[in-house]
Amino acid sequence: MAELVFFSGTMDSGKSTLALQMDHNHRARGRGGLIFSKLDRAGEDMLSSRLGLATRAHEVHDDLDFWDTVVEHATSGQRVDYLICDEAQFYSPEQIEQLARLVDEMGIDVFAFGITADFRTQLFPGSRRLIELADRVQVLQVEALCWCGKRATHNARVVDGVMVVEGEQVVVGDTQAGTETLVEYEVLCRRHFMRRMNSAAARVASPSPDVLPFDLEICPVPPA
Ligand SMILES: Nc1ncnc2c1ncn2[C@@H]1O[C@H](COP(=O)(O)OP(=O)(O)O)[C@@H](O)[C@H]1O
Ligand SMILES: Cc1cn([C@H]2C[C@H](O)[C@@H](COP(=O)(O)O)O2)c(=O)[nH]c1=O
Repeated sequence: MAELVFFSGTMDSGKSTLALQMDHNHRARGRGGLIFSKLDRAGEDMLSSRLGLATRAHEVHDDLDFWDTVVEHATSGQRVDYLICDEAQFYSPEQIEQLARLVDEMGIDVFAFGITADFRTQLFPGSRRLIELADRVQVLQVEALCWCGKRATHNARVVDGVMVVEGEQVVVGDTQAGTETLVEYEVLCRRHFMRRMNSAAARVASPSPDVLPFDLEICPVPPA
């Protein structure tokens, strides 16, 4: 039975790596697939992982219709057994519905990968629809970690070192600070997310590296 599976996790939890591995494993067994992504850090028409692997992908523009795209490939003789859909949080709810229809009416497996919530803890519309429609939501096994060592559950946006909770929902960026990067992201546990305490704020509150990680019960919260 074909399935719509949503592999979700925070940023940096290995989703794109898993997407590439799944494509490799299915292809190695003779299945044919199509790879999609949207706004990948490596640029248009790419699916890339921080481990260094990357592949060409179909860019999911706002007007892309998954049903029409698959029908086009299939009628030109290409075998389509499965779809790999990375950065699925950025897809529209209508596009997620097209993916569900491909599973139900064409028997195509759809493996979608993405973060669920934005830097304000609000669900992306695409992720919300995936959670509503997926046969399974699978949380990634590799846990990204907060600076305190706890499992990271939230994606924080950091601008010039300061965690922010207002702004546009979509701003492409990385968890690695780049020299020219204005916006970066940091994964945090819920407690530190709620206290708006990213690693830079924690360092200011307790400048000696010897005392990190520390217990926040005895640590003052820096002013917002
Ligand atoms: N130099 C490295 N050595 C080993 N693993 C790494 C290295 N750099 C990144 N990773 C792994 O890659 C993961 C991020 O992979 P990626 O697929 O890009 O994540 P996501 O798509 O979820 O943002 C990290 O959580 C880490 O496990
Ligand atoms: C939290 C959050 C993230 N984004 C962007 C930043 C990255 O480009 C992607 C996530 O990619 P990853 O492969 O999971 O690291 O999403 C955003 O636009 N808005 C946000 O709130």
